[in-house]
Amino acid sequence: MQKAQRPATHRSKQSPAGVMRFVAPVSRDRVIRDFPKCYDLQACLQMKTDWNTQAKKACRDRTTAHQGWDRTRMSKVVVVGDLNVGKTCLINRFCKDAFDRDYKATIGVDFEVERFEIAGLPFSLQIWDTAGQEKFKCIASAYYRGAQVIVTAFDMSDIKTLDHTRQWLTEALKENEPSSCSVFLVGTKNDLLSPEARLRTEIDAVKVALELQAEFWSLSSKTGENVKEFFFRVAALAFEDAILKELEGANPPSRIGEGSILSDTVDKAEVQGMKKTCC
Ligand SMILES: Nc1nc2c(ncn2[C@@H]2O[C@H](COP(=O)(O)OP(=O)(O)OP(=O)(O)O)[C@@H](O)[C@H]2O)c(=O)[nH]1
Ligand SMILES: [Mg+2]
Repeated sequence: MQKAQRPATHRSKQSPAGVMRFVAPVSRDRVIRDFPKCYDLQACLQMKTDWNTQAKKACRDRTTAHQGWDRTRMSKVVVVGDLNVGKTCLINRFCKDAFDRDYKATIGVDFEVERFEIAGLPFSLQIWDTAGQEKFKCIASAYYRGAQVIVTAFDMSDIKTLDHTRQWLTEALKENEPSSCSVFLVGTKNDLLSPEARLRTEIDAVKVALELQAEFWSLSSKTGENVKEFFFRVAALAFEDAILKELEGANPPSRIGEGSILSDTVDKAEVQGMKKTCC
């Protein structure tokens, strides 16, 4: 399916030599101004309703642009969970506004880069889709490292997949510094449940989320319910975290074209090569 054309905000910047260079446009429906709300106050990572004041001030302060604040920051999101829970569909609904009824197992890993403008600054999420099938775990787990966000997904119509989220999270955290990761517990396919069954499952999920210290979301990639809201929340929390870490001077987050997170093209090729070797 072809990606729908989105209206875009164009920006241009003056280089030191005075030559205008154009920054690729961010789609208007990826602009986040207000701090996005959580899904359920009983299981959320941040209760506050507005940006952190320090981060807000830093974003507003245009003079900081001279210190590299105009560069795009990027956070890595890793999506894990049992096979068939709907990880690929979730990412495709958000990034491509598409939904496929047929199941096509992810082989190893894949990723998408989604660009945002948050509080006036550019920001990107590198969203890694991993395979739930056991035989591809060796490939997928090699890509868990360096995640700022871990999304553990389960199928709301298959309750055993909720139990398995503990194990998925443990494995993803083994490759990361637990204190530097934000964790989300996402219940997919809520369209398949009656209102009563949905409520029961959400109550169970909130308990697990509290245990995992995760923020809980209930959504459907088929209807699109809460998908955009969820990713906006992920982007906003990751962005704020990146800004605050930068202000503290600790672990400056990766920027596009620099450091550990490589460019889209390079990583796609690397992923393809890795898949061939392992399979
Ligand atoms: N009704 C409904 N079906 C969904 C939803 N999301 C995914 N599915 C279906 O569930 C099946 C599995 O979806 P995938 O996204 O491929 O699952 P996955 O978690 O990526 O699976 P692996 O790649 O094997 O780990 C497909 O047939 C989808 O159409 C949803 O929100 N509602
Ligand atoms: Mg998949």
